[in-house]
Amino acid sequence: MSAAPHFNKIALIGFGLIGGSIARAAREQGLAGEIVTTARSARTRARVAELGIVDRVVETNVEAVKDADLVILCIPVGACGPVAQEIAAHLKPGAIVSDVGSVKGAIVRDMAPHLPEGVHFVPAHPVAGTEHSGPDSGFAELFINRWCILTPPAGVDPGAIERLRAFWTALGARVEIMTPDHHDLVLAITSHLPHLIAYTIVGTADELAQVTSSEVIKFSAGGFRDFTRIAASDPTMWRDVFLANKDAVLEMLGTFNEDLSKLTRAIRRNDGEALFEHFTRTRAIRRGIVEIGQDSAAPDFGRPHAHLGKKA
Ligand SMILES: NC(=O)C1=CN([C@@H]2O[C@H](COP(=O)(O)OP(=O)(O)OC[C@H]3O[C@@H](n4cnc5c(N)ncnc54)[C@H](O)[C@@H]3O)[C@@H](O)[C@H]2O)C=CC1
Ligand SMILES: O=C(O)C(=O)Cc1ccc(O)cc1
Repeated sequence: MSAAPHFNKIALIGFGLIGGSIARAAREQGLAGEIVTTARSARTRARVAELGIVDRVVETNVEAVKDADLVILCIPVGACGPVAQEIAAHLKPGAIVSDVGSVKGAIVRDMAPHLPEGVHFVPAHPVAGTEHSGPDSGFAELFINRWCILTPPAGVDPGAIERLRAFWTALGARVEIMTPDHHDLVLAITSHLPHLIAYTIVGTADELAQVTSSEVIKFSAGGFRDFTRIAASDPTMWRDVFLANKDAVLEMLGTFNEDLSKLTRAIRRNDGEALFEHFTRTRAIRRGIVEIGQDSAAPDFGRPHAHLGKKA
């Protein structure tokens, strides 16, 4: 494993769940001489300054990236293209420019054309998070034992990729490299579709509750309760994810709808055998995930997010 890297200046564009977690972890691990972040509103800047995690919080993205060796965009996917355009002329030659967006193809298409020769563009996606957002939601342990996927475009300096890999490794993550398109297909089924299903089912239950004046929320135990957590995720972030990963999500939705139809038919036909077989197969999949230690969103750190580490 490569040694922990050191950057003279890290610039974080956006200080929400992910930016705030990177700042906390990078500071704890001593990965930066200086960490500078942006926050758009005066209120958030005041709160970030009060938290005391970063060295400076500034108003403009241009000011933040000046002389930075590592620039990470920690903002909604749809904002990355315009911000890349805004900062392009102010980036230090040799700087590594990265992001944390949940979609990668659109990020590469939106950001790459703006970035000048001489900066190293290495997109990244830490596959770790919660339903919370904003400057208070981050925590240093978020990335421990979670994957971080890098999707460097062809021709990017291998040294820059290795430096970013070492950065994420130092934050506790396991790093894997893949193409943006492969990333988007895999994440469409493992992350994006589950969020869409949660948004759907919570909305459906709410409508039903209103129409029937029934106690859906009161009796929301077990499965439904888990869906409400996911469906509480940030609306701006998820709007951008579905618009940016439209093709892969629609492809996975097509397959999902076919499989849902098969289960619907099995119920209608009282086909207990088909239902039992299907549930047995999915139970084995879950048990396989648990065995290889991929079951929890984060270990139990005894903090407000501890529920994420709960074992089944
Ligand atoms: N929330 C999660 O669980 C995860 C999120 N991601 C990705 O991380 C990125 C950030 O998400 P979070 O930290 O959760 O969001 P957040 O809502 O907690 O923070 C986003 C920050 O970006 C700022 N921002 C929004 N538009 C901006 C713009 N045009 N210019 C400058 N700043 C802007 C907001 O003011 C806020 O401070 C997203 O791209 C998301 O897809 C990746 C992994 C997990
Ligand atoms: O809160 C949860 O369960 C998540 O799934 C968090 C999450 C959201 C978006 C990502 O791109 C990665 C992880």
